Amino acid sequence: MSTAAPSAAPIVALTEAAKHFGPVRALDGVSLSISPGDCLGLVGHNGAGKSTLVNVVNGGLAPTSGSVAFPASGAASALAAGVRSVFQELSLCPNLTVAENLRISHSALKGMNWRAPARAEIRAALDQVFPGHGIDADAPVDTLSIAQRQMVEIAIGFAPRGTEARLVILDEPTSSLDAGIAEQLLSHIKQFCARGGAVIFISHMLGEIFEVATRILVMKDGKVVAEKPAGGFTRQGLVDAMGHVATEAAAAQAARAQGEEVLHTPEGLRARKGEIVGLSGLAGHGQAEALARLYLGATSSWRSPREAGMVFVAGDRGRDGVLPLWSILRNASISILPQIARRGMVDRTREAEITAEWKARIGIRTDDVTNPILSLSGGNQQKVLFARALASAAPVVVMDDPMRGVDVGTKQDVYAMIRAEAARGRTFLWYSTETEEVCQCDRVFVFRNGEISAELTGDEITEERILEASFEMEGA
Ligand SMILES: Nc1ncnc2c1ncn2[C@@H]1O[C@H](COP(=O)(O)OP(=O)(O)OP(=O)(O)O)[C@@H](O)[C@H]1O
Repeated sequence: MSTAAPSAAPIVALTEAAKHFGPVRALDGVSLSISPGDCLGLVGHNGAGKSTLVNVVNGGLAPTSGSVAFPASGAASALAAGVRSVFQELSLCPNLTVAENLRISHSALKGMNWRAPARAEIRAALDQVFPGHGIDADAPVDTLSIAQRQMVEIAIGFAPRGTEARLVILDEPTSSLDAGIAEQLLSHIKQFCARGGAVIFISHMLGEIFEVATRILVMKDGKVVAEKPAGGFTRQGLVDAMGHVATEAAAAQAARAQGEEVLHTPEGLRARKGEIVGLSGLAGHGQAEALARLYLGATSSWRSPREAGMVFVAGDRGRDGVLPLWSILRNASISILPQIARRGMVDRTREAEITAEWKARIGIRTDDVTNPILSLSGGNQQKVLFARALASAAPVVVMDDPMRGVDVGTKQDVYAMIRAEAARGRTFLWYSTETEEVCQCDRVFVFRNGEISAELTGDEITEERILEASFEMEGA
């Protein structure tokens, strides 16, 4: 697939690179080289060390031992060697426009007249990666949907910015994109690598890894446990190498007894007790806003009862979920404080017991829950948000694309947990950009242009029907 010469010097070469955070061996002696034309698929469970590896490659972290070199360019730094990173935690400045965000990472744009070239460059990059994107270069970033923000970050990663991108590292790049936009990105990556660029592609979506990667590297506990050309792995082999026992998503729609209607919004969303209700459609068509309206409407009264009737699992954890200055324990337990308080005093022993129970149930990888939440990997932070919601007694759980960054094994565990909780009478409203997840639901509302374009139940919930409803109003 590559047109690059096979003998080309590696863009980056790691030799026995290690990174320790106190006693945690986040990276434990990894040797690796990436050459022009390579698309390296990087997989591993949450906390396996993938983000640490890429931060060592891009110069964000200095290795505790071992070395990082850039033989192809002879450059001393990752930046000078043309290494670019698109992070899992979206890192744009929300109060600046799309073009202004490009300017921040484009030091060659100097002087008074930088705006016009900045606009032109980000437009060209967006057009190249996501044809038909519809994003205005002058739009403030906080007016964009999470999918659009992810698209802008990716486009900035590939934009020339005065030099040439030689290696682009994409950490969970499609986690907020719907299937059509994700496909545009995968096709761009293939073209970029065919022209002699290289990509490190981190994803928990194994289908994408198989579609785009020329080589796959599996990490576990800070080490590389398997590395082969992509064709050398089967899906099951990959899951096994990561150290998961794959459980089938079968019986996803096992019959659940459903009770009375517990909510019915003016726009037509409705759900019964014990029902798992999906919100689907192309990203950015009003699903997240519908959930936010529902949640804020149910929880914003100043006379709100002691026990919350509804809890929320954020997908944009940096903006809507994680309390960054607090510990893992406090982040998880905040939803159960009313349950465990006596005469206004929190029972700290009970708080620690409940948090420990959820840490074990949902597999939060930490030795000490009093550590800061930001010491956890992205996927493990997401698990804390699940624990926060599921540990509460709220009968309705609202989830805004909540599986971003969660590894394949844990996803199956969380699906099972959601089904078990629904069987006990809890109601779930679940917006997801992944069809596999939407197909776990009992009833699905498909959104198009901010409105419900279809309501599907039982056997009607198929990828074809969802796509049909996502597009059908276009031709009208
Ligand atoms: N700044 C830090 N301080 C302490 N521990 C850290 C820090 N950064 C990472 N770690 C730990 O290093 C380990 C590897 O984390 P890393 O973020 O590299 O995992 P990951 O494979 O990228 O996970 P995910 O799929 O969830 O993003 C984890 O145990 C994490 O808790």
